[in-house]
Amino acid sequence: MNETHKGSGPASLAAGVAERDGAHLSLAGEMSYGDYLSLDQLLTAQHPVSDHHDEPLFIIQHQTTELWLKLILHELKGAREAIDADRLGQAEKRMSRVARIFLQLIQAWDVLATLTPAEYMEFRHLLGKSSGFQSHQYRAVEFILGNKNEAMLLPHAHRPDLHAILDGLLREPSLYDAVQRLLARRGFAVAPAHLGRDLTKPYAADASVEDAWLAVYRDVDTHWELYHLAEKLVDFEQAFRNWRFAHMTTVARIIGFRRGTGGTSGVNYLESMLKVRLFPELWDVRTRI
Ligand code: HEM
Ligand SMILES: N[C@@H](CC(=O)c1ccccc1NC=O)C(=O)O
Repeated sequence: MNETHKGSGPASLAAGVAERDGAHLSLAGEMSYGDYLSLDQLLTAQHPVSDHHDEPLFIIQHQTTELWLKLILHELKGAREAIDADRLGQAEKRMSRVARIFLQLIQAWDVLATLTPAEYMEFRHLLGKSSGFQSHQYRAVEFILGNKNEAMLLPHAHRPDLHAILDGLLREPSLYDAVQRLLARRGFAVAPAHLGRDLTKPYAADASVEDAWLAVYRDVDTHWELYHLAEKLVDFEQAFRNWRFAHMTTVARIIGFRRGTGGTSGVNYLESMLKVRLFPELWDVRTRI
């Protein structure tokens, strides 16, 4: 037994049990937990600009959200790919995962809400012009969902690598465009002009798409797969919108109605973003079902 495991107490007892149970205790030359997860990089990537006790909370809250946004992007691209390939079950599974991630991120705002205005104001001035407004992953999520806005590329002009990624997504069909192409493949009369519209512009609701959804909802037995997919999209949009709402209320609680460090009006800007509807026809059609 290793020297450190000798003695009494809970630590030595646990080590003894693990050893008897066959735990690998010597990992020289092997891939360990920390190696696999690149923990050296991950756990040394927190660089507070103050020595305020609460700044690590602020940093880790953002970093964990960015990690989840990375997975969200991966899943949304996977869902779009699955729709293009008519693998709707797989697309729905991926959309469900993304909706669950957002439900978890909504809970996470409660952790940040333990940061009081008095605490935040002690280091807010050190954040300069930096703001979540410049989150390229958040913008990528919006673009892949169809909420395109070319102006949102401007904050990334000084980073050609990120600019190119966002510019690519701006020009590509969104996940909802993929759904409309699917509707057309399944025989619904989606207007050709709508299918051929300028993909770089914000999505605008179209009557032919709403009519297609109406046909799906009026005969769910015939269109079971599309009906199921539509409900997954609505689940997802509701979770995403609730995340944005929780951001807005958390921000109001912490900074009141100050301007944002990103230069916007702050809470008023975030409130106006709540009006964004990603899949508008799926909401409008509900009045007619
Ligand atoms: C004390 C905590 C927070 C405050 C006071 C705050 C405040 C704000 C404000 C005022 C804006 C508007 C843009 C601006 O002018 O700055 C904004 C945008 C944004 N924030 Fe936060 N935020 C906080 C935490 C977070 C966290 C934890 C995230 C997660 C990554 C986040 C992500 C974003 C995103 C993505 C936007 C852009 C939203 C859009 O353009 O629709 N924020 N935030
Ligand atoms: N926009 C925030 C600052 C902020 O929250 C922030 C600053 C740096 C990095 C991420 C941030 N989070 C979200 O905007 C503010 O106006 O206080």
